[in-house]
Amino acid sequence: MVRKGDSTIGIRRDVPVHLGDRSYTITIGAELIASGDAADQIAAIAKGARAAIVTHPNLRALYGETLATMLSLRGCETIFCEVEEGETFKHLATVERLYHQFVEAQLDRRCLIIALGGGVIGDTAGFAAATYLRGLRLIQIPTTLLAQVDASIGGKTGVNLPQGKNLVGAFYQPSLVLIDISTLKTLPIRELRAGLAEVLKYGIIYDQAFFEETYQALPQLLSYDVEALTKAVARSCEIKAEVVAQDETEQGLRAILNFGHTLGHALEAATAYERYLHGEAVAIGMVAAALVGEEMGITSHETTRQIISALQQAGLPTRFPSEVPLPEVLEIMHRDKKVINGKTRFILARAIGKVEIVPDVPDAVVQKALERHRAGLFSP
Ligand SMILES: NC(=O)c1ccc[n+]([C@@H]2O[C@H](COP(=O)([O-])OP(=O)(O)OC[C@H]3O[C@@H](n4cnc5c(N)ncnc54)[C@H](O)[C@@H]3O)[C@@H](O)[C@H]2O)c1
Ligand SMILES: O=C(O)C(=O)C[C@@H](O)[C@H](O)[C@H](O)COP(=O)(O)O
Ligand SMILES: [Zn+2]
Repeated sequence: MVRKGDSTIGIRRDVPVHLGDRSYTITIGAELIASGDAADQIAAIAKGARAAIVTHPNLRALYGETLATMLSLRGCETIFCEVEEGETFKHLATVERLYHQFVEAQLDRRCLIIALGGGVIGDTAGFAAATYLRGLRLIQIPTTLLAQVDASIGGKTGVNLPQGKNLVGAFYQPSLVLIDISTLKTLPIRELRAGLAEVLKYGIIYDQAFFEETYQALPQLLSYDVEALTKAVARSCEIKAEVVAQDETEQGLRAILNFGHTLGHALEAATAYERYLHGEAVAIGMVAAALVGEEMGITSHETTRQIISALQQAGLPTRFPSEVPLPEVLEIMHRDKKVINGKTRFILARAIGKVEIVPDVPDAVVQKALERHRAGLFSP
């Protein structure tokens, strides 16, 4: 649904996520926080209860204080729970620190948790919300492109272990997702590019026309054009909402959202979550998936070429890092959540816009594709 506000508020888009009694709305628009629109929606569900805003100091100063003031004006009192930023802090110690802050603030079961930040904060605060007192209501206010198009939607919450990404977690749907496109104006360009990896992923797995549109719009997207960003975020949210509504807990279809993640997650873990941003690792992983698809006779060389070309135009890495040992990566891939009976299911591209879940890709095929990837034998 498109709602037109006044000139300062601009176009608002509401995307529903249909999940029975766990349904919720994703609201997308510019200046949602500063206009008070986000606070209106939160206050309407808080009904006088307090809210804990989980964020880190920079985002607190940039957006959190305004949000807290707007909420206070609407009768919703807030406390801040600060966490450190970055993937290396997406672990159980951070969740435990949050629990202690929740106890200290005497949060009760009516209180809300507001995750204000990127996917790391969304996943970590989301997991804390899912588990503290066996579940407090959660509101996602994502402030990176990646979290706006992906991490804030669909209810996957959790943290990493040294052995692998997101190995501890819960499916726990938010009550609201509020996407303020204006927060992207302060996002560093490397983070914006990382978000584009997941945007391009949606085109590859689900919507060829969206892939083409995104490719054409890359110059505007990389210039932080609000209209282009709003369009890309809205279509990404629609696709994720459609997939999640059909398969909330990843019994089948939802695994397509994991395109590029089998290698991507392994690379993140193999480099101690320090070298790559999630979106960068997924970009390299999508090339790996295309090469595995080629070995399986599912993906054409032309499809691989299109994927690599779009990722490179977005300024994303596509090469397998030569210094990361292949055996280690293969071992971590065997711990992927898509492994069943020792077999890694792969998401492979039949064409741009159409992927398949392939349950029985032999290890030797994966190894061959990754050796080719590592040797750089895949130039478009
Ligand atoms: N739950 C899911 O479905 C899902 C989906 C995709 C990714 N993820 C997870 O999301 C995480 C990656 O999230 P991310 O890419 O948002 O990274 P992130 O959360 O680490 O944020 C990136 C950086 O940008 C900063 N930042 C955030 N918003 C900002 C803003 N508006 N202005 C300036 N700086 C800002 C953060 O402080 C951080 O340093 C990974 O852990 C990944 O596994 C989860
Ligand atoms: O929402 C999903 O489902 C996804 O797979 C989206 C991914 O982009 C995301 O990185 C997710 O966190 C991966 O989940 P995991 O179950 O593979 O850890
Ligand atoms: Zn991802």
